[in-house]
Amino acid sequence: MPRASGGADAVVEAAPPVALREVFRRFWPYTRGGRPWFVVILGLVVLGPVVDAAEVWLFKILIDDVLIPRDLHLLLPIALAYLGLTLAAGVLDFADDVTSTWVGERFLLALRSALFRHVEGLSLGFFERRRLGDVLARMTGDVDAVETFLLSGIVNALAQVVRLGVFLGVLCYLSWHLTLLAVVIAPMFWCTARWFSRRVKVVARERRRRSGAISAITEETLGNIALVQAYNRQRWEHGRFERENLGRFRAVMASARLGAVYATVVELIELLGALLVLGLGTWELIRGQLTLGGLLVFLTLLSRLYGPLRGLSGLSNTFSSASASAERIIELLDQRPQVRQSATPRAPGRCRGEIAFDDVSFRYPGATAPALTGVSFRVAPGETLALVGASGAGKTTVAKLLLRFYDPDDGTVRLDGHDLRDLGLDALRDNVAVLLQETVVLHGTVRDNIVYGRPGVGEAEIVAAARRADADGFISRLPDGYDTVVGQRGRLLSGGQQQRLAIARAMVRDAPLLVLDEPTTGLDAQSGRRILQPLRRLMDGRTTILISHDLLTVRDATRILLLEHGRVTARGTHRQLLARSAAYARLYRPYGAAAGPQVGGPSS
Ligand SMILES: Nc1ncnc2c1ncn2[C@@H]1O[C@H](COP(=O)(O)OP(=O)(O)OP(=O)(O)O)[C@@H](O)[C@H]1O
Repeated sequence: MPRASGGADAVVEAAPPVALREVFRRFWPYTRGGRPWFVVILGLVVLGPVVDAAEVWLFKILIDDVLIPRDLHLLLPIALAYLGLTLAAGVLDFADDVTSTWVGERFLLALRSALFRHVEGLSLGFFERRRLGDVLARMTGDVDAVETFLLSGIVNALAQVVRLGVFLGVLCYLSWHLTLLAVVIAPMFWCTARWFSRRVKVVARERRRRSGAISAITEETLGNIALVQAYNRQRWEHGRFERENLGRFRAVMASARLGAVYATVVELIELLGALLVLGLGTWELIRGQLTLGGLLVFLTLLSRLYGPLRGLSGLSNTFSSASASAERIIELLDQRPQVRQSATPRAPGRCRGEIAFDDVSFRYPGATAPALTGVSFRVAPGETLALVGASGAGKTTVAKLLLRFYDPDDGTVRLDGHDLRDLGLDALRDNVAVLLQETVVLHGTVRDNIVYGRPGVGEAEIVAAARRADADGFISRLPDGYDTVVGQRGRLLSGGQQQRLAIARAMVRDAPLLVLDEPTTGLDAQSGRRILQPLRRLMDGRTTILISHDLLTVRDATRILLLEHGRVTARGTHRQLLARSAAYARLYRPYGAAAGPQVGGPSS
């Protein structure tokens, strides 16, 4: 049998176990929309077995009053009654199917939406540590599996209990001591089910964990397919995939074996019960205490009684297997954003754009060394502050703190004098436009990509922004202009075109604060120069934090801050720094102290 949880080298860790009662408590609120329908389902659940029992009773009448006395006058009414009951059963089945599906799907609708909203609101730190593929698997496969809890779970349990009650009642009416004999085997059902459900849970957990790992590896490999193919890592990636795939296969097989053995054991127990009843029933028939029709009906009802009995015991297997998925979802739901909104967040509207870092220190969760130590600076509205320094010096971390992807461990980040922790996250981010190191172009049309900056913006503004971003030219040459679909991550555009599209998006956002993280990285010198003009237009009148290695952009800054190992070691204008800071001069010396406008800087 597969092991329950992945070791330290597992692609995806197993979620912590959760008690069954806790699982119900956590998921019950998502049934809110469908709860009134539980009454309807309950009604259908009661009527179903009544119709069933009536059908079996008709069978008794057929044997005792038609077949044995060879009297045909009751045949027609019995046939009509059969027809009516079959129709009634059909209608009940239909109503039951539709209502149950509706309630189940409503539950899934609510849970999936809530989970999406929750995960979307988690801090960047969560996504930097988690494997995206596994999160996807939880939001799709695991959510589906957990529905079993509430529908196949509660409704099924109810249906089985009602069935059991109805059939037991009829059986007792026919012969109470035969019934007593028939149910002595019930505890055997429970014990078997308990034994199996524990094992089912172990394999179900393993199966879900492996499914998460398969999604994770697929997402990572296909998302980086150019790298994988360029470095000929297909075989290695396939090996990794195959290990998880095989792990899942073994878990599924273990689960199938358990299921098959369980079914056989249950059948044996049923047979034991039926044989006991048959023995005693035949004796009662001989003594004239039971009619032949009565005995046959008793045996038929008995086989139907064992159905719910088996169903009820088997439910623990269903629950165990679904709870493996539930645990993975609960683990996601229990993640709290590291960045918390204040209880009474301020929403100051459009800010002037004054930024202040006061003695800010920060260490990434789990990291050994701090990323920033005692960083202080001020940027007045409309100014541009350039952050320079070697790779890993902490420049991007400054931008992440400003966007409040993380909160500082010490010190304060302020916007217009407000501590960022007092502002609503929406209010803060509404004031910022970002251009990231890795340009993000979404799958969709050119227009969709620009409008993403400010939903609802008019056509004239879109075109104006594209013009100012120098993007209008290439957009109009695209086959469908603004309606051209640019492919996932903008793969159908060149790096420079993607960057100009991103500038247009930042233009329509029209935010007073701008964060530019290496806007010219990845572009050749010519493409880099081409976006300088649009960048300057974008920066005009906005407070800008510019992270760059590119001297061309850095020289535009009002002030430059040199970061080394998370500390500010020098500050001033380009000329002042060249004169004052050996480290700054070293950064740009290879390109000449008086670097001309054609010069690009060192790359990270
Ligand atoms: N999510 C993270 N978790 C842990 N450590 C991190 C994380 N992100 C960055 N770091 C570490 O923090 C330090 C500062 O990183 P940062 O990204 O701010 O550097 P940078 O100056 O922007 O570098 P580059 O110029 O290469 O982009 C580095 O030592 C880096 O390894």
